[in-house]
Amino acid sequence: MTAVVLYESMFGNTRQIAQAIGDGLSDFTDVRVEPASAGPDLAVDLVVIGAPTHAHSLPRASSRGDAAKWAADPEQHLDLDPDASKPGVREWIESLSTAPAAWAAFGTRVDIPRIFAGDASAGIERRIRRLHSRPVADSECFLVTTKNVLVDGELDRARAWGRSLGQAMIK
Ligand SMILES: Cc1cc2nc3c(=O)[nH]c(=O)nc-3n(C[C@H](O)[C@H](O)[C@H](O)COP(=O)(O)O)c2cc1C
Repeated sequence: MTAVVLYESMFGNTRQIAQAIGDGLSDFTDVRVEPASAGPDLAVDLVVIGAPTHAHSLPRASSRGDAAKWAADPEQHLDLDPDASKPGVREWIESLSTAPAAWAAFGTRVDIPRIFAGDASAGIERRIRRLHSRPVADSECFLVTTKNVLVDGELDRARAWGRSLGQAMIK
C-alpha cells in the first residue's frame, strides 16, 4: 500500500501537520509528504490533502499574495514556505477529472469558533465530493493561534489522525 499527503502551506503550520499525519500513516504504509504544487499523483492507494483556511475557504492567488505581505512585515515574525506562492490545493482539485480512489481532507485554521473561522478541510471535502466520491474518513481541522503558531497538542492529534487513516485502509 502507498499513500501521499499533499499540502499547501504559507507559514509552515500545514506542512508540519502534513508531516505528522505522514508519520502516523507510516506505521501502516509507504508514505510521501509533498506540496500540492507538485501536481496530481493518483497512482497511490490513499491521497490525504490539506490546506490552510483563507477567507473561510481554500487559499487562492490573492490570499497567497496577502500571506506574502504578512510575512514581509518583520513584526509578524513569519517565514514564507518555499512553495507558498505556487498553485495549491484549490488548483490541484480543479485539475482532477476523477477523484482519487481513496482520500481524506484536512485543514488548519485559527483557534476561534468554527462559525467565525471557516474551515479549509470542509471546502476540500465539498469540492472532491462533487466528483461523486466519498472520503475514507471525516475531514479534520487542526488549530493555530492568532499569531500563527500551532496550538499545543495538534501535532500529536495529527499523528493520531494519520494512524486512524492507516488503520481504516488495512481493514
Ligand atoms: C490571507 C489569509 C486569510 C486568512 N483567513 C482565515 C480565515 O478566514 N479563517 C481562519 O481560521 N484563519 C484564517 N487565516 C489564518 C490561516 O488559517 C493560518 O495562517 C493557517 O492555518 C496557518 O497555516 P500555514 O502556516 O500552513 O499557512 C488566514 C490567513 C491568511 C494569510
